[in-house]
Amino acid sequence: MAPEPVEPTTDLQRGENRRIEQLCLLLLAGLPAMAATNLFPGRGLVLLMIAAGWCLAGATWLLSRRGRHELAKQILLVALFVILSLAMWFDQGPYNGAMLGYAAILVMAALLAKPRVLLVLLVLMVLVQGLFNYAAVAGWQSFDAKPLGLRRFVNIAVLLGLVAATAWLLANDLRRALLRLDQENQRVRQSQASLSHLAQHDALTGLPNRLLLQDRLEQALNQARRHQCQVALLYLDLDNFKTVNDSLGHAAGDSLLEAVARRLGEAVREIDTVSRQGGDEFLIVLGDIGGAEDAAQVARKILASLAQPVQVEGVEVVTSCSIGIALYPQDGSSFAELSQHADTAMYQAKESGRRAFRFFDAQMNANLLQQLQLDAGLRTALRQGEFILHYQPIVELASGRLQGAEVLIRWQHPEQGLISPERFIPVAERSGLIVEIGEWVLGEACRQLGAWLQQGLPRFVLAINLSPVQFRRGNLDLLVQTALQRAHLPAECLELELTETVLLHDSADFAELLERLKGLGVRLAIDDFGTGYSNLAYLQRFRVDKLKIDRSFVREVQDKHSARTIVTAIIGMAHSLGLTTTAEGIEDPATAGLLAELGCEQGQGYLFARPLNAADFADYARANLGVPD
Ligand SMILES: Nc1nc2c(ncn2[C@@H]2O[C@@H]3COP(=O)(O)O[C@H]4[C@@H](O)[C@H](n5cnc6c(=O)[nH]c(N)nc65)O[C@@H]4COP(=O)(O)O[C@H]3[C@H]2O)c(=O)[nH]1
Repeated sequence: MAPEPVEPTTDLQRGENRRIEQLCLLLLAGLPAMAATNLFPGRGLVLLMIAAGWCLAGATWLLSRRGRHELAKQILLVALFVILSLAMWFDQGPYNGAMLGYAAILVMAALLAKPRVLLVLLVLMVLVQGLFNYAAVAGWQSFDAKPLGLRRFVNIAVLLGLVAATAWLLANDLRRALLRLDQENQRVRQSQASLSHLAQHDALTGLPNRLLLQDRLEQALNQARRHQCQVALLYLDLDNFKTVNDSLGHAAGDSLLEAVARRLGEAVREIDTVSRQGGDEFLIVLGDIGGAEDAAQVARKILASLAQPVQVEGVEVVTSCSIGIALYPQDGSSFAELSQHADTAMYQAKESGRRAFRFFDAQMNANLLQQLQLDAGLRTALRQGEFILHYQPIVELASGRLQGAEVLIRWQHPEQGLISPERFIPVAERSGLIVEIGEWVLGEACRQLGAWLQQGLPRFVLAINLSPVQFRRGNLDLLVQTALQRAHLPAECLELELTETVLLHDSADFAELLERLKGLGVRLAIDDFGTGYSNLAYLQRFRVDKLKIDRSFVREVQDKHSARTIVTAIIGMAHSLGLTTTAEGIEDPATAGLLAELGCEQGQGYLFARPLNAADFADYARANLGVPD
């Protein structure tokens, strides 16, 4: 069975196949013209060969139409060669005009057929010509050129026409293929250029990305090494990007980033590189600078430029950023070192209150390392039970009678001894571990109070410090409820101390959480009152029970008029809102007396007792409340 014709797959192949058919048609038209010039006696053989050629051209055309292109090509080329060779053998040999056809066959084979077909045809042609010469020398056949005349002219003209048409068609194909190739090349070059742009630039802002920046920084460093100058790497992070993104949406966030990118570009020189690292972080390379002051000047310029309001989706947004700066050579000599140090400095700028810039110094690294070690240590401490609770009595100022205790955590470190919460709570807040630590504090404090009640101590209130991070989890009410249930305690035994900043999270979720906590029956107190925003609106909005007057005011209440005015105002305000007050950090009887006079109900401080461990606190409570051992 004949194999299924194979469909052409490429434009080039399709073009070649069309040419084969066109060549067949040319032969079908040209050969009758040649036959016409041979219509006289004695030309029977020539006419026969022309007729054979014509039939073959027709058959080849049919084959090609049916999809057998390769076979058609080979038959056409070989048949033409055979016909022309026979024509020459019987008529004039190499003097026959058919010799021109050889050239045409070779051109066709070179352009249309496989290389081996071209080679075979060439070898055959040489052999045939050799044979003619041998035949002439050996006397087998004599080849004489016929006199010139009209017939010869027509034959030559037809042959030349065929050769020219073939060459023209094929050369045209070649030209078109070259043109297409050129266009294709241009397209490839363009897509390569846009691919490499994409690979090196940020899609949103069009700024160089980290990869390109790294390259530029390395170039700047090489130049600085040659010219003995400095390079600065600035790490910039927007301060309020998340707020804009969350409140105005991602499109607004994107517009803000684009506007920031434009302003950063305007704030630096042409030779500097501004890049976006992703999110709201940008890196800037300042090459060839004289020293730190040059970098500081650029940082100031950037801070001032970003302080100008930006129009985002029709809303005026004011943004700011924190910048960390690392310098070559003093802070590092590679991208990795400089970017890490600039990042560390940026965090220091953020810690210092944002909208600021900081230069890296080695101490920052030491602090960072210490914090990382502390963070790892805290996890171990939680696993191995190294935390303990101390309890500081809270007394009624008028009578000195114990009313409750503030629960204060300590870390009983196996090597470093007792570590203050002021050292590790901020680290735990940053890492999020405060959530687990806070849960442990709640459970342990309730367990301890339950144990004291069982030992015969009268019921009193435990005040527990809560971190803002714990509120963000949203399940605080469940944790409180579980801790109370496990220790069989009524909710009135617990007072939760929040900071003012917690209350500024004025979201619906937060308000619901506070309501659920109030619903349980626990009391809410505001710790360190007076140091934060002291906004009366939130005191009314959230049902708070108590204000704890910060010890910075208590310390100065006797000597400083301003402190006394503030304390008086806080107490007055609390009373008018139906809240009670506790003064923190009372260290002497005179202060305690004055605070009682001003109307403060409760006090806590070294005057009454330092924070005590569980056993010492139980002794203190028994003595204070007159409970026998
Ligand atoms: N100079 C002076 N200081 C006094 C006096 N009376 C009490 N203090 C100290 O004042 C701090 C009162 O705790 P705070 O303001 O809530 O401040 C606490 C609180 O914010 C935080 N903290 C302590 N325990 C926890 C906890 O379990 N969870 C959370 N989230 N934070 C805690 O650590 C802070 C520091 O705790 P402490 O080092 O125990 O420091 C305690 C206490 O030892 C006094 O008369 N004079």
